[in-house]
Amino acid sequence: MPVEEFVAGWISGALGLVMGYPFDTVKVRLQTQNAYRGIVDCMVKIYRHESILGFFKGMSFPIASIAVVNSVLFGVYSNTLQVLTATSHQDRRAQLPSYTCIFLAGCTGGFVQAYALAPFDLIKVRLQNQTESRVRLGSPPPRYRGPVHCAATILREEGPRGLFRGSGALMLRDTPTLGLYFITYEGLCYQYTPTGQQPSSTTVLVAGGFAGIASWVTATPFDVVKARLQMGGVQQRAYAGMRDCIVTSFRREGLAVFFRGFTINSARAFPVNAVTFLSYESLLRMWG
Ligand SMILES: CN(C)C(=N)NCCC[C@H](N)C(=O)O
Repeated sequence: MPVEEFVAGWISGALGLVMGYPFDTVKVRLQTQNAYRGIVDCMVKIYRHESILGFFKGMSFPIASIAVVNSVLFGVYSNTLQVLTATSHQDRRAQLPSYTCIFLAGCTGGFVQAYALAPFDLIKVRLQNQTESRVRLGSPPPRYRGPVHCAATILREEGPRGLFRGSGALMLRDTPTLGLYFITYEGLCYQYTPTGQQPSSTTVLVAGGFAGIASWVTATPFDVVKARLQMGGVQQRAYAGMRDCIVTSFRREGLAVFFRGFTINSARAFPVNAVTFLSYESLLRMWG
């Protein structure tokens, strides 16, 4: 089993995460709170009320957990493809495996990753949604004092299953969209690389960026449902389940609710995934 692909997945994921985190915070707020009129209003309010630190709330935990999450995604994807096609990462550059195999391997990576990601993502979303200012004296203390306190509080108040709130929606978000993610990436690299050569850095950047956009554009509806289920019972009413969340959100806010955060999700997706794939490919090349 090629271990380098797990390590490269971890490092590249961490670089992408730091880069896209402020956009991710704005997206989560837009999807779960009705206090903002749009992206700019949300950014201005976060900055005014919570300072620049407000954009980075809850980031330490995802940085630590990205080691597990991204290495699972890239490792499972690559190893599944190896099983399906009996080729290594290098062989696959010379001859692109079928799109069906790439899609299946991407879906498998997405499915496994969703369950590794679920508790970390829940804690991230809960911390990102805390609007209390850390810098202003006298402002009310936040419900969660940090990631460990957040995890312990959820365990105590909601039980171990509480840590997996929204994991069904997360799985539905990530399974097909990660199939699409890898098809877009591999397809564009293959298309714009002369036969027998490695894709150039520009090709990797552009293919990674478009893979991010394609996957996040399609992931947004379940991303909204997931975030709302994760916040259920904390800032808004608790939903009875995924169906209840979809029906209630639709009745109250119309179809547009499932596209909340769409613009910022897509804008964030390009640079984050361009950097993720460029560092992933560069590390694998460096390790030969
Ligand atoms: C649509 N989905 C769920 C994805 N494309 N997931 C892969 C994650 C890539 C990167 N860390 C990011 O946050 O964009």
